[in-house]
Amino acid sequence: MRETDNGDLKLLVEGLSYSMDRRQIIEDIDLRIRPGSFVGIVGPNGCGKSTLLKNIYQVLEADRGVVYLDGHRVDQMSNRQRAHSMAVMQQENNIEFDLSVYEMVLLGRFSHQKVLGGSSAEDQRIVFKCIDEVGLKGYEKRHFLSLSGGEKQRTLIARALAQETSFIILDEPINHLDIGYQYQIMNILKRQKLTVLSSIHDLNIAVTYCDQVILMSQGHVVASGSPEETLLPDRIRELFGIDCQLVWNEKTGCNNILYSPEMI
Ligand SMILES: Nc1ncnc2c1ncn2[C@@H]1O[C@H](COP(=O)(O)OP(=O)(O)OP(=O)(O)O)[C@@H](O)[C@H]1O
Repeated sequence: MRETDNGDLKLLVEGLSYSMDRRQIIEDIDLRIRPGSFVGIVGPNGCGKSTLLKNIYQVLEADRGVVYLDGHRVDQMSNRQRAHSMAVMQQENNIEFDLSVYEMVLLGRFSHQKVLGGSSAEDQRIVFKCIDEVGLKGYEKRHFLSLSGGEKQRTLIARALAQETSFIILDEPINHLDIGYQYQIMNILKRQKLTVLSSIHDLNIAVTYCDQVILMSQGHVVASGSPEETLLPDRIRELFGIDCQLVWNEKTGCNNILYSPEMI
């Protein structure tokens, strides 16, 4: 039974607010995300992107507001139901136990395994496929803690993909990756035909991959729409304090943002 009438939306966020130490971090956030869309959350450092995502995947408990996924309240799902419906790739800088790359990615299969059944041949096939997909074939036995920042990040992306959900949340998925892998990982995510909600710092990545951009400033959504509607030079100057122009890139069929910082 649906719990909201907006069954045609993948994700619906209504009136989400969160404060910490009496400081309002995000306030009255509404989001409407269609199935299969690639959505980027963009905004200056500290504007609340991670906090919003954490409230959506329920690692933080909102003061007010409701999050619906496929019409169902996310806060009323069991951990297993949630793991079946959304994969989350967050920044993990404090992992203390040292698993291999294979074991890390296998964790993504947890919600598919029987309670005492262990991993199946199908789980193993999917784990190898996802490791291959992020360019880490041959790294299966390497210890996670011995990997470079970019290799760790790709392992975490493989783990999220191995969950095989139709919705994936990524918190700065490419901040450690070199330029080649940044675009490669974005291509991989785009190919999956999932609904993707990701914080993104690189505006050119947002322009190239996003169907919808959510612009945030000081804990509020200030614009939401296509990259052409949202990532305009005036707004970029207002939010990030940098001049820029849009230059058409014939090869990708979208604009590139060309920055003109004040040179000292
Ligand atoms: N545990 C915490 N204690 C106190 N303040 C916090 C905590 N976590 C986040 N904040 C504050 O909340 C605000 C929003 O942080 P958040 O990490 O959501 O921003 P962000 O947009 O993801 O930033 P960035 O682009 O720098 O990653 C910031 O001012 C931050 O300092």
